[in-house]
Amino acid sequence: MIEDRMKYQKKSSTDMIRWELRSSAAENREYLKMVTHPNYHSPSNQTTFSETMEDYYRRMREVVHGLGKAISKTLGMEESFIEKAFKLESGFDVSAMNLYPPNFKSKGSIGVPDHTDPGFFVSLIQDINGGLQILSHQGKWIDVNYMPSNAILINTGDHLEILSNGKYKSHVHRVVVDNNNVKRVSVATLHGPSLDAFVKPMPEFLDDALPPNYDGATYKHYLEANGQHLIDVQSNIQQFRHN
Ligand SMILES: O=C(O)CCC(=O)C(=O)O
Ligand SMILES: [Fe+2]
Repeated sequence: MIEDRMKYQKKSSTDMIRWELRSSAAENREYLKMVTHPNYHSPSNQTTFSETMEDYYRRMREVVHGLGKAISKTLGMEESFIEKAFKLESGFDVSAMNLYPPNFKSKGSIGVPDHTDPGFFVSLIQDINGGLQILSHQGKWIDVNYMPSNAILINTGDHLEILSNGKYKSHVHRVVVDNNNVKRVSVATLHGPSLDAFVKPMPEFLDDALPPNYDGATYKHYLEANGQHLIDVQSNIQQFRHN
């Protein structure tokens, strides 16, 4: 029932659960965002949902630690490099459950406009293929339209870009609803550093020819720049990037 969801509509800056309905030419989706780590928050009236999803988010924490090790190695660093830099043990995770209307019910062709996401990485699952697009190095939109049904898509976030001084890039992506005849559901979880972790380009990625390309900030400060709330988990990378 929509009334059950509407009670989580925008209220205060301390909200750990947030529901919104966006229906305009610029954005067509309904979403529920909730903080899932270090403390798990879920709608109190949905028992089955909570158990299944809590299990999913718990298992995803194993992926967070595993990718922390693996990506540290790809950067030529020791295994615990990212774990320590982001204080992953108390990493701030926010999950967005998105519901996109079929094209004939939307107000335009855009589900979510182009953006990057803050944090270490985003994990994404979906019920049907169709809609997610990633911007390539050449500036072309690539359809993510061949994901097996049990796959999890990993998209790198702003803070891996900042930490590695741009070696890793935070990928620009968007959702289009053009070709969808049926609604689409996705769960995008933004796995972030700890709110008090101060993230800056690490000295290992700097030299005389390569000065820091980003200003450092705590994750909390980064998320709240431009007056946003933590639960909105909006990218503010333009404000922290030097060029
Ligand atoms: O639904 C999708 O495929 C992506 C959603 C997304 O980019 C987001 O919630 O940040
Ligand atoms: Fe996103």
